[in-house]
Amino acid sequence: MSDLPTLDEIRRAPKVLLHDHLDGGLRAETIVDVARETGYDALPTTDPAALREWFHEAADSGSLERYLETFRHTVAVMQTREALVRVAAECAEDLADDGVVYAEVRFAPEQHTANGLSLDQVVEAVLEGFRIGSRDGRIRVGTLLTAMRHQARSREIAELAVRYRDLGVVGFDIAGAEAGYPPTRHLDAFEYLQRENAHFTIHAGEGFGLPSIWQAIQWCGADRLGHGVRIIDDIADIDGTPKLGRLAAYVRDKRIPLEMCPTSNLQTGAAPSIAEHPIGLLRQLHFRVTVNTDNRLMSDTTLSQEFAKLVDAFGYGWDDLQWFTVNAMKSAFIPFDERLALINGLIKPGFAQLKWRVNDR
Ligand SMILES: O=c1[nH]cnc2c1ncn2[C@H]1C[C@H](O)[C@@H](CO)O1
Ligand SMILES: [Zn+2]
Repeated sequence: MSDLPTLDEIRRAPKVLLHDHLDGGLRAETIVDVARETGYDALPTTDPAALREWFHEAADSGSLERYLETFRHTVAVMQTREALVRVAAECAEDLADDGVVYAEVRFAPEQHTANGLSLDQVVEAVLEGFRIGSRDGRIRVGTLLTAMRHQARSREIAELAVRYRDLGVVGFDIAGAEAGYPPTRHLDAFEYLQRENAHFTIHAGEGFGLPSIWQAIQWCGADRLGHGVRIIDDIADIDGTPKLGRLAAYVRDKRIPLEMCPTSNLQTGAAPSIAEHPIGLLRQLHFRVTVNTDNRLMSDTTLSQEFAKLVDAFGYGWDDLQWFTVNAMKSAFIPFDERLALINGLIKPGFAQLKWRVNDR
């Protein structure tokens, strides 16, 4: 009998999620409802099950650029205060149902002003939704504000993040197509955030390689890397022994968190399969790896399912899953004492109980 964690058991573990897009995790039923209510008539289908399948297939394109095209529809139904509150509340509920106890969820406010909402109104609606969805106390949600890297509004969005820092916004990010849009394009925003003692992560090393990671860390000062999978390009195999280049060594030495999203990486072509995903080697080499969902709708996944796939591919046990989880909690953007309280008060006891129960079965 195998004693590896099962999907059902993993669901009951207190998990931490640092990289999840609000506009990549809508319920298909909600998309259909809101499209009907707001007169959006460009959905590929209005049958929720078929729509769920459509997103998964369309995102399974092998290219980040084509993967991102699917967001046209989710963003289109997130243009009113009611829709934003609903989507954010359901996001918090869905994550809590999956056993996530702390999540940082991101979205790009600039994409939600097409019907006349101001950036502040957009942020307030999402914060209200997270408050509603987490009021039963099962989950705590921190919000990250994303600026789109092909646009030129990053400074404005960074200022928005600082303005709402005491009201639920815990950090900043840039996302969107990576090739052709280096992080240094937004240096002004990152320097502003550093002067404000604010936290930020940067999507880097997903659709483009080492130069993007290098810029994100050494020019922009990123606290964490979104994906960062291509750091593997700076690790050579010398007769079966991994040899780290200077950038990879820096990332590991400085304990820079990698927000890895295995299924998403298969869909965009950033990794060939779960078994060959760099997370296996990076975990062995003790990089500060975390496991994430990226876009639950597009990847048809949950955090528990991401863990279950890794258990299946790498034979991870409870200690590994706890290690990923504690890594994530240590790397969160909320204050240190609050992170520690969650690790000692919730995560460690939760995993201990599961290990104990499983040993007893
Ligand atoms: O994995 C990703 N890489 C780059 N950009 C992404 C990824 N997933 C989602 N996005 C984009 C599309 C969304 O509209 C935006 C804000 O959440 O972020
Ligand atoms: Zn992402």
